[in-house]
Amino acid sequence: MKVGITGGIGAGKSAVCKYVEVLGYPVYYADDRAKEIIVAHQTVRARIIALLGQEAYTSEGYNRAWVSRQVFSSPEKLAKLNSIVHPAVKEDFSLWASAQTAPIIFKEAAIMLEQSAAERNVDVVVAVMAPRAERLIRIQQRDPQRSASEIQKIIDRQMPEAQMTALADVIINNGDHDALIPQINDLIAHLSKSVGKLI
Ligand SMILES: CC(C)(COP(=O)(O)OP(=O)(O)OC[C@H]1O[C@@H](n2cnc3c(N)ncnc32)[C@H](O)[C@@H]1O)[C@@H](O)C(=O)NCCC(=O)NCCS
Ligand SMILES: Nc1ncnc2c1ncn2[C@@H]1O[C@H](COP(=O)(O)OP(=O)(O)OP(=O)(O)O)[C@@H](O)[C@H]1O
Repeated sequence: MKVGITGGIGAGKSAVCKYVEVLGYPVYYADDRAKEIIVAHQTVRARIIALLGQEAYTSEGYNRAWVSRQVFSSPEKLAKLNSIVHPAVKEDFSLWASAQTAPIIFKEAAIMLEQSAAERNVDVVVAVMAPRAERLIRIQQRDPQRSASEIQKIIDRQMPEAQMTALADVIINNGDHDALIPQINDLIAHLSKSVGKLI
């Protein structure tokens, strides 16, 4: 069974996935793999340069901070970047998934509910949610280089929480007072029942 973990910036996708890994389940980190693909995949690289210009890459590799400013201030450019990167990530995930033997595997990605079922290629989508104010504080602590207004801009470019709640199969609440680990344990118990075995 393939389980997608999604959510907005700072909601706690990685926190959930790190715990799932501790339990022994394989996790595919789409955002991280996307950044490797952006550097290594020649066609992807050429198309990003055609879209954004040479500044998208430096001698050190992907010029993420610069690309971030371009795409998070332009919904059109963000959509085009996604249309270049996501088909390559989809292919990469399919290859990775077909090599796994665990009964339940996970895929972490910021963009998932926006995609068609075929594009996302998972059986269940879990959305990790936390209040905006809490996410803002967590990201300011984790990424001190980002200003509050930059973080706000990213949040505004991501799917609204109400839409996420309506579209996801399962919600994990990672707010201040919610216990994350029992919710993940419950999720695994529930999924294990569906696939009929534990790892
Ligand atoms: C958009 C980029 C330049 C932003 O880089 P930056 O260093 O500022 O931020 P970081 O990567 O830490 O992401 C910040 C937040 O935005 C989310 N995010 C990442 N890519 C996207 C995207 N294409 N659309 C919306 N949100 C995104 C992340 O999950 C995180 O919540 C970078 O993430 C990127 O190149 N993304 C393209 C790859 C991609 O589409 N990943 C998403 C899932 S496959
Ligand atoms: N319940 C929690 N209480 C306190 N801090 C938390 C909690 N959950 C996550 N954090 C912290 O908040 C920050 C953001 O969490 P995390 O990186 O898991 O979010 P994310 O959804 O993966 O974010 P991004 O989309 O930016 O990758 C991290 O520094 C993490 O350690």
